Amino acid sequence: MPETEEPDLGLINSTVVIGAGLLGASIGAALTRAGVTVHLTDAVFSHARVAASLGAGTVDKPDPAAVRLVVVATPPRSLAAVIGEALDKYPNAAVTDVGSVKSRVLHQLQSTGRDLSRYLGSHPMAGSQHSGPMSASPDLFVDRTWAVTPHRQVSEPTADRVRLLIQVCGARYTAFTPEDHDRAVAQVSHLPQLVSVLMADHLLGIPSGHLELAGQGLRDVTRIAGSDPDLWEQIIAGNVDALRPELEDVRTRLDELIDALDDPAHKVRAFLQRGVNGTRQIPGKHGAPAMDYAQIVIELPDTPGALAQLFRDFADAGVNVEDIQIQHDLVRQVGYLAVSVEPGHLRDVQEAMRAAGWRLV
Ligand SMILES: NC(=O)c1ccc[n+]([C@@H]2O[C@H](COP(=O)([O-])OP(=O)(O)OC[C@H]3O[C@@H](n4cnc5c(N)ncnc54)[C@H](O)[C@@H]3O)[C@@H](O)[C@H]2O)c1
Ligand SMILES: O=C(O)C(=O)C[C@]1(C(=O)O)C=C[C@@H](O)C=C1
Repeated sequence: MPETEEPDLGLINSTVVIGAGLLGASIGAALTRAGVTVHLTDAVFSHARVAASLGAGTVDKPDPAAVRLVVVATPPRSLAAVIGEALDKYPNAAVTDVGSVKSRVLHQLQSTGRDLSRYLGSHPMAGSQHSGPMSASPDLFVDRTWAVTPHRQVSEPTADRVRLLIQVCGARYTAFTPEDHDRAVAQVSHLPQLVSVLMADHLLGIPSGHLELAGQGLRDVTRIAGSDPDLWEQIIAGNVDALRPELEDVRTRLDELIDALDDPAHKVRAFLQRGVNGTRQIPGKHGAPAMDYAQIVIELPDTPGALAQLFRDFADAGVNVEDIQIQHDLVRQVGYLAVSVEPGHLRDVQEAMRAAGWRLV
């Protein structure tokens, strides 16, 4: 289905979401906003009720025969059983899951001997270090990649409904084999998670006074280490084989880096440049090649409405804000807003903001 065509929401109306946590409630909220009727269920009923109160759907039970799509968003260990039950309970529905690892679940389902033509696994590459419906957002998936992992039995109507789900959530569709998917997420998701954990764990051994000097760099590197250990233990357990060589590679490079300290000008420098090159490999918005944005830093007075005024001034200048970061200066009671813009617009933005009375740092 071309992306520009008006989606036929009837294909996925109604949808059942099983597991109304961060992912399930976010999907429910995105579908509800688009006009799809979403029925939320959860092993902990209060999670479904909270998700419903936040606009992610209803806790009313659907007519099982009328359900067109089921999205399973429960923790990894439960996925195969819950998907299997959903295939049995909703005979006319396509069933997908959003689990972070794909091969193991597929093999578990195949070993039950079920007809899997109505099952297609998927994985939105969007989330957060926070769990549960309270952190959900209908915009969680906008412009993010969402992979499907087809297998031999998937029927076309099933694939169409899952593609429509991804489109309605505003995500970018892509397809991988389950095995390739698992190798890829070991590299781009599971390894970064464990490296972040290693860094955060290291903080437990340093004097607490030193942490007063923690700035944004440390927070950037450790954000995802704050994620739910119960969830991540299950993700890692499902992808050990793909993850082990990645961690071994990091161990080798760590040894090389320690040796490089003998020659900062050449060897450390080479490492640092490889880091820059690595960040350039990460695709930018909409999967396009990454762009190095230019940044301006603006002093923001600690007064009501200052941020809103600043954004109005950006809009008046016709500038697209690509990213923002805020730092607070607790001593001077001001904030510093680092705004990323396309490099070609830098000079114009600087002039427009100065003309509007802002102090550039
Ligand atoms: N958190 C992320 O960043 C992220 C991103 C992409 C995919 N995922 C995947 O999405 C799934 C859900 O993750 P989450 O972050 O939303 O977790 P979460 O803890 O926020 O939500 C999981 C929900 O499932 C419910 N649940 C548990 N077992 C159940 C069962 N047997 N039946 C019905 N409900 C059950 C829990 O009560 C909870 O409300 C996981 O499989 C995870 O791998 C997570
Ligand atoms: O943004 C985050 O907090 C995430 O880590 C989300 C993230 C990832 O990008 O690696 C984590 C695990 C999921 O399976 C998918 C997405």
